[in-house]
Amino acid sequence: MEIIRLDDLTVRFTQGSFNKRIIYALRDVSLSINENEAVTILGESGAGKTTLARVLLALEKPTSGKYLFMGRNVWKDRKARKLIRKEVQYIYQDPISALNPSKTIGSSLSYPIKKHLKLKGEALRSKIFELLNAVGLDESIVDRYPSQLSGGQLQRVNIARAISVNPKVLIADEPVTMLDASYRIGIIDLLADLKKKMNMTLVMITHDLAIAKYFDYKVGGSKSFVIYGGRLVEEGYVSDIIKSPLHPYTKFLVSSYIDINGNYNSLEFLKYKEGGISSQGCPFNERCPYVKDACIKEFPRYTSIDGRKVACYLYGG
Ligand SMILES: Nc1ncnc2c1ncn2[C@@H]1O[C@H](COP(=O)(O)OP(=O)(O)OP(=O)(O)O)[C@@H](O)[C@H]1O
Repeated sequence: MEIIRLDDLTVRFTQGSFNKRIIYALRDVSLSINENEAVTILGESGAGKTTLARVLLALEKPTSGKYLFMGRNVWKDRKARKLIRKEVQYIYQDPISALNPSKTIGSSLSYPIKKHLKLKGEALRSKIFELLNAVGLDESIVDRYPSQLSGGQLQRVNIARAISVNPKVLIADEPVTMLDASYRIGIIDLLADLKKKMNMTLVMITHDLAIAKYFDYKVGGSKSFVIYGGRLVEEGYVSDIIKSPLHPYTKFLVSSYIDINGNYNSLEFLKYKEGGISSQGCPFNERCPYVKDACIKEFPRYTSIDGRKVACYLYGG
């Protein structure tokens, strides 16, 4: 069953006070995510990934378009927004700044449990210990402060806090990017495990194809939404996207991926030009080796190919 649906959703910002510039952090994005599904949002810095997460958390009101959560129109229904406060939880990229440095771990974990589950006293204490066990942390950590923990331990605390209210959806925004390499696998394994145990929808946001690939393996298959310059350019299963990317941006992403043996597809990679995000037509048109006149004028329509979706004139548009 569908839990999240975006229909032609746009988030527009104005930057600068003298030379005003319009930025489309997201532009006409439509997507659907099912209950208990694992998905990845793939894109480089500035693609609109964090804005998308903020939209899903109902922290960012779209400029236009619709966000439906469990079938309810979020910006026409105050109760839906209240529901989201509990049912959609977020894990930040930076595990340190996500926690109050002056509060013990126990105290940081208490807040959402008291607020949403109304537990106190012994029930609250045992819930905190249950959570610490669930994320693989020792109970003794409860009286420590964030500065006394490693990055990996801190991210586990953040995960414990996010799952404390039994959310339906967990959004992990680059959850391992700021961690030492040795902690990364453990955190992804934990997220995949929790997803299975708690029947959650898990949205993994990443710029790193290697992380998307490992996550996909751990959850046993996941759909990916590739975004560039605020546009959804391709949608499909991660395994298909890596095997045969369709959109030129996805091809670029896959060809830039260096595996553990130092291999990458340098011939494909070299075709791509330097350039920014184009505000007219396809946002990738400045860098695309396959660019045509149409790509500069108008963003193409989506084409379906073998159950996948792509927006590119190479496939019709
Ligand atoms: N509040 C804001 N005001 C103005 N522009 C914004 C605002 N938030 C985001 N943007 C712009 O929208 C675009 C998308 O930003 P977003 O943070 O969503 O990208 P991202 O993919 O998460 O990148 P990163 O990983 O670097 O955070 C960027 O050009 C950014 O500068």
